Amino acid sequence: PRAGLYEQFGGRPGIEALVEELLVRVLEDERIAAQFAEVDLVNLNDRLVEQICAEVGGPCEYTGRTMAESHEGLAITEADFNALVEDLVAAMDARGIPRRAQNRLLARLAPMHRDIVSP
Ligand code: HEM
Repeated sequence: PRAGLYEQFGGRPGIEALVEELLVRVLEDERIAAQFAEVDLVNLNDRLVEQICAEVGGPCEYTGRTMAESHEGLAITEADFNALVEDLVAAMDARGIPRRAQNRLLARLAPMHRDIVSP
């Protein structure tokens, strides 16, 4: 990613605040909340921070499972995926992240779609 993207996300503290905003929205989103009922949210929070930090070019290493491994058997639909992306955009808006920076992150997450949504 282009230099400066990590900074536009507010660095590590900005990304931590973003993931918190995202998880609050996901857990209140009746379309997908139930799918997170039995999830270790501390782990999910920490892995998402690492992942987003790495994807925006920050000095972080993603230590979680692959997207295919972690979403296998969860029967995630296209609609579920779109709902989560919508929640992410709302969280980025709430954090005041510029639209162009948002789109750069979304472009990096988009190819993960094939490993997350069930065939
Ligand atoms: C771009 C979209 C997505 C990204 C980047 C993403 C990222 C992640 C990450 C980093 C983890 C943690 C992996 C680990 O623990 O090692 C995870 C787990 C999980 N994700 Fe996603 N995810 C996405 C979409 C979705 C969607 C659409 C759903 C369902 C509505 C979903 C449901 C889950 C669940 C339930 C877990 C926990 C699985 C477990 O602990 O067994 N994810 N995801």
